Amino acid sequence: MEDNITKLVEWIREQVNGAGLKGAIVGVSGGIDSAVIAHLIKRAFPESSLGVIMPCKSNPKDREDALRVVESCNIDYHTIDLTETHQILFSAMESELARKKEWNEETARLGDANTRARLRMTTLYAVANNYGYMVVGTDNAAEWHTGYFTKYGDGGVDIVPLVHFTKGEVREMAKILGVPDSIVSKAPSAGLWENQTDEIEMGTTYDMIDKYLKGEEIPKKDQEIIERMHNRTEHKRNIAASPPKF
Ligand SMILES: Nc1ncnc2c1ncn2[C@@H]1O[C@H](COP(=O)(O)OP(=O)(O)OC[C@H]2O[C@@H]([n+]3cccc(C(=O)O)c3)[C@H](O)[C@@H]2O)[C@@H](O)[C@H]1O
Ligand SMILES: Nc1ncnc2c1ncn2[C@@H]1O[C@H](COP(=O)(O)OP(=O)(O)OP(=O)(O)O)[C@@H](O)[C@H]1O
Ligand SMILES: [Mg+2]
Repeated sequence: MEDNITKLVEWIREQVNGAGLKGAIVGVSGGIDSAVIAHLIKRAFPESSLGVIMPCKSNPKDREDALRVVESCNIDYHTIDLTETHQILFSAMESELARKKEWNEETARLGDANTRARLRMTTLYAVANNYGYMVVGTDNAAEWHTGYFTKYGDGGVDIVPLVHFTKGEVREMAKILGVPDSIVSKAPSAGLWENQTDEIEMGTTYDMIDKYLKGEEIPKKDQEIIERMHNRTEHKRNIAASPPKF
């Protein structure tokens, strides 16, 4: 894994330099994937890397975790609260659709959640533009394969360094990089609604997806969920550049 970390840091440096940009930026949620990317970009660009913490109706605990992450790698950071922006945008949309009796309460939660991810993307690109930095994505192999991300939200990035690494490998990498244990061991969550965890929403676990990706046998029910998610989300991939498989 040490070797993979070195290769990834080098790959990120090449991508940024090759694009004629000055450094790299990532949204830091307090979760493990963005923690690993924050550490990697800090290694690649010690003087020109940036984390952005963007609460959006988020649990305050996430912000504390995000601060732990930026401290653990000593990366520069900004905090930009998007709660009010989201409220204004979403309620304008809701009131117009409701006025025409076309507001769909059942799909609203996902629309609300995806809007948070897209506001974060918009913010990251605006900040990246200010510094001349590249926007680095955090998707791992399990999320990439299942399409478990918001198109043009957290999926709207310039490079996706972790797409060949399973969630288990990301955990291994995190420990080596010095990501705090509390971040490594907490349940993966998109933080898109209260008490959301990825595994409850997906109906399968990262361990199952990791096994599937490694070609190991898993229960038929889990296999069906993974294959259904994969097939439905083909349109979300092939957007961002990815590194070769090491
Ligand atoms: N076949 C097709 N060809 C081209 N485009 C197609 C399409 N099918 C849908 N679409 C388009 O894609 C849209 C649906 O995709 P999208 O907007 O992404 O939305 P969708 O896949 O429905 O939802 C995003 C999922 O990712 C999860 N997520 C999001 C963000 C972060 C994380 C995390 O782990 O942190 C997880 C979230 O909880 C949810 O389960 C449709 O509204 C439509 O516009
Ligand atoms: N509050 C936030 N502030 C900044 N960026 C965020 C925030 N919430 C989500 N993001 C961005 O969206 C990405 C996708 O979220 P996701 O939950 O998949 O990753 P994670 O939180 O880093 O790890 P985990 O999957 O273990 O929760 C994050 O990695 C991060 O870049
Ligand atoms: Mg998360």
